[in-house]
Amino acid sequence: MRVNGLTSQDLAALGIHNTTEVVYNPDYDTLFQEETRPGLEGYARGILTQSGAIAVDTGIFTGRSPKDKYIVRDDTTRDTLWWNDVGNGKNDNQPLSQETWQALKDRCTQQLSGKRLFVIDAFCGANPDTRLSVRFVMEVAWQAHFVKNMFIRPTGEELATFKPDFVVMNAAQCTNPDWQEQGLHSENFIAFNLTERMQLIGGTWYGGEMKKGLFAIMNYLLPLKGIASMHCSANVGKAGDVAVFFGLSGTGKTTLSTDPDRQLIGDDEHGWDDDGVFNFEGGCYAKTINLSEQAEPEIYRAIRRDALLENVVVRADGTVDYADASKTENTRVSYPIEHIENIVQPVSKAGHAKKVIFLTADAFGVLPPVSRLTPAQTQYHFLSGFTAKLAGTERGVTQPTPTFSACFGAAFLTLHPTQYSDVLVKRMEAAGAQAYLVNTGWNGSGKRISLKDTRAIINAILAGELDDVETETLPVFNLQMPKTLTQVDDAMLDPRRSWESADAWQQAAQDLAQRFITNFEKYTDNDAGKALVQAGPQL
Ligand SMILES: Nc1ncnc2c1ncn2[C@@H]1O[C@H](COP(=O)(O)OP(=O)(O)O)[C@@H](O)[C@H]1O
Ligand SMILES: C=C(OP(=O)(O)O)C(=O)O
Ligand SMILES: [Mn+2]
Repeated sequence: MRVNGLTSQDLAALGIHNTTEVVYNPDYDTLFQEETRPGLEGYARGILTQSGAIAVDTGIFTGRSPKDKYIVRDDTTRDTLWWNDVGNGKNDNQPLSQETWQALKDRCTQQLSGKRLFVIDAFCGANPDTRLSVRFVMEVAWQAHFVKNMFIRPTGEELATFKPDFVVMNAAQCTNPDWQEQGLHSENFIAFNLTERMQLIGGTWYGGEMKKGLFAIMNYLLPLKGIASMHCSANVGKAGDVAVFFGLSGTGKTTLSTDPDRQLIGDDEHGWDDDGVFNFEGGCYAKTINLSEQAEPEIYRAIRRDALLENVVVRADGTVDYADASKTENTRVSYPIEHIENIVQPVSKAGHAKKVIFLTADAFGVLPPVSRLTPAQTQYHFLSGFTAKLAGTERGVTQPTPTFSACFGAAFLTLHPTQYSDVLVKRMEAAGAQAYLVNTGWNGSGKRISLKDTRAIINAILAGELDDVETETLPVFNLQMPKTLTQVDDAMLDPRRSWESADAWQQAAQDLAQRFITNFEKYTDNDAGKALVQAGPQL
């Protein structure tokens, strides 16, 4: 029997039986009806807001839960994956046994059996030769909406021949009572199996686990083929000049890449192959805390019908109070990329990147708003990935927390960090790309650097101003800071001037330098790593 383009054998093959109905690849209007259907309760319910966008609450999980993430350790992954219990780098890749995997899978298929289900088939990756065809199976309409927004929507023709090579079973409504005997962290789970090519989700409703989950899979598959896989946003100027913006959550990838003067390629996850930079996704996932039309007009206006708001506070008249962080600091909206006016069409890809920008949100106020990196500093800072985890994006993080997140996305790396830097360096060298370090965090007076100033700095980088300007060397870190830039106040370019005294900066700088040095020790067990030490801060 064929149910709306999907056979019940397709689901039975996954272990999901007695499906009462399949809503297969619903269009946006159907999703709208489904998520606002009378009778929906709790976190399944969507409410219509004045802009036409639907707002949902994602439950106790309003951010990712890295401690509940596991990957099956088997012949496929044993020798290739970056495990958290092998070697000397801490990470989030906790091994899972085949036996526990099977138990979790049984739990998910049991949860999903006998139900009315939503199935979304979509692509991860803009290039047909390297993309993943992903099938998402779930019970909750807005979760189907989320993945439809975030992944690449196939054409009718592509759907007709769609063969999934990865399956996500989202059983968010069930938890795992056996977690203690199984040696797991909690009753919630996000589990991956690279042999079966499957992700299982239980307990957390947060859609970001599907988005960032597939990113982790791309991070495994692409570098092994010599393709860079990057936690970055990307855009392209009128002259075809491509820029990529690396950064951990909340550092400004989405905000800064959404630029009316440049075509957006994507806001979060990209590959870089022989042809250039390409998006993995078909949508954007913007933070909405304190969002204003004046400061971020493109994002503000993207919030309309078909966009999906998460954990925002909706007033009685249907307007949204973006300043209200009472549910979480990590309020979000997902929208299809077409909601941004200036994008690369029809495929989210462009040429090789010439400018590589590392966004760091320095909570200490030590790093300059912008500096130009040497090739060795580029590698050093990419591997270090110093930034702050901002409130809300991970469970338990409630204030800016300094962290070293390798490749500015350690939580999503499935291979050792040097595998990403090796590929990036090769791609950058071949393209003649230059890297810059931009602090979108705080200065020495405890104030966050303004979005206006950061935008002016980014404009200066993209205009090539940083490449000819006279620079000054910041001691301890040996970073080359521009002395002047058009559109920004010269005084703000030197972080020491924002502190009450040069001594106070010096002390904070030495403390941060020591953290860099200690963190980098894990890379110094070989000559290549040892050689990079001199590119880092010196005490
Ligand atoms: N100087 C700044 N640079 C970039 N973003 C800033 C700055 N100051 C405040 N912000 C705010 O920080 C947030 C950055 O979030 P976002 O661009 O979504 O990050 P990411 O995409 O890297 O997760 C936005 O809410 C933005 O308004
Ligand atoms: C969705 C996330 O990413 P970002 O904030 O980088 O867009 C996340 O970290 O869960
Ligand atoms: Mn983002």
